[in-house]
Amino acid sequence: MGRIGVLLLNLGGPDQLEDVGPFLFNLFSDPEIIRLPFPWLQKPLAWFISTRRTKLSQENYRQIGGGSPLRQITEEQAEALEKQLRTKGHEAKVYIGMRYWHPFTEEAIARIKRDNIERLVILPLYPQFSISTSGSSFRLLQRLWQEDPKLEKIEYTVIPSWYKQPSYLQAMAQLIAQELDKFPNPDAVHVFFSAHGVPKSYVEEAGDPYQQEIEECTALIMQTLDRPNAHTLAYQSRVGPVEWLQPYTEDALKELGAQGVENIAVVPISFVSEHIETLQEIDIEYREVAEEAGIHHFCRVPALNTHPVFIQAMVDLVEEAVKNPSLKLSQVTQMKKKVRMYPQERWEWGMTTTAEVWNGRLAMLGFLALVIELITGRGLLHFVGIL
Ligand SMILES: C=CC1=C(C)c2cc3[nH]c(cc4nc(cc5[nH]c(cc1n2)c(C)c5CCC(=O)O)C(CCC(=O)O)=C4C)c(C)c3C=C
Ligand SMILES: [Fe+2]
Ligand SMILES: [Fe+2]
Repeated sequence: MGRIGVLLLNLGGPDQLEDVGPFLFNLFSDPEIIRLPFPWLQKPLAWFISTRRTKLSQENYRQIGGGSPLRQITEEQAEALEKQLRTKGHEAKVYIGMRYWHPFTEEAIARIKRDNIERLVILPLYPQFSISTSGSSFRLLQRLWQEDPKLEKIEYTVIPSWYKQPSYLQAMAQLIAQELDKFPNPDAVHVFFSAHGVPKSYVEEAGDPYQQEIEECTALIMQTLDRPNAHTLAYQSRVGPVEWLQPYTEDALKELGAQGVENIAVVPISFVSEHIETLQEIDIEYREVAEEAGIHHFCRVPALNTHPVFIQAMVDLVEEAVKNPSLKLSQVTQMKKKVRMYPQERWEWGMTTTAEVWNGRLAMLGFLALVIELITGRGLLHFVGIL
């Protein structure tokens, strides 16, 4: 197969509390995270929101030991994947490209160039595609490719999403089964899938296939699990005042409690590593909500991390990608059908995408927030819950 490079894409997380502010600034500077009609407003609003959110976010990171474990886990995954690929006879090198924190995607690309990698597989560590995650990383890569003609020499292929991969489904089912079997009556435990949310407008107006892929993935995992358990899918981690995908995890937990459900196993489904939203949000915040709702036995299925069957899934994905005709970054959005990844570019030649309702709302909110803060000394975003 020759020498291959694998670029693992991930979000990144602050290594220590001092990193939280600049990490949040990078995150909110991304037009795929906050979609604004005016590019010039992006940085001031990112600065404003990140400054105001830092304290709350730091408190959450403090509760999980003062930083995100994402870098370390991703490094372990990369090491395990490289080892496994080499065991199978491939001369492979695995790189990590984070979107908002170290090691940044730009650094990974610089190393890939230095190492004279000629064949590259681009593998996002998100099983399902969203404009806000894999889409954002692909967009960045596309820009890097446009800016540097030398990158044209690299024969690359992109894996847009891989939630149907059989070994991945097996690994998820194994982890769930292990957790269920800790209960005295495993079949009576409610399997609660908690996916990371996105604003509803991403799906309904920008055509993000995320919700559909999450729903399909949940059904496939339940099919692979092959047990009679009841299950629910809900969405967590809402940020800001707009409507996100529903039902919200918090509401779904309360409803199950009201129905008399006492045993649940929560499955984080949009992400393959432990991170703040599993360790803090699910393990601490949602556990409390569940207990108050009368769900007395609450357990959480661990994230895949370096589960050997998951590493095998990645090996299979890489081998298939190398064998198949290459998929280019520009083809991904076409494949995902009507995904409107780049609304800002459209706005440059006239505000035609009127459907981006919440962008307008957010832009107005940004302005309003600045004015209100100047007058009252308290931010509007504080009142609407973004901070
Ligand atoms: C598939 C997973 C994720 C989706 C979809 C996603 C969308 C999304 N996220 C925000 C806002 C924030 N995300 C933050 C951290 C964060 N988000 C994900 C995953 C997805 N985000 C991860 C893995 C992490 C990093 C976790 C870590 O361990 O550090 C944060 C910062 C944390 C906090 O302050 O709560 C924010 C803010 C939006 C707005 C969005 C969709 C538009
Ligand atoms: Fe997020
Ligand atoms: Fe989040």
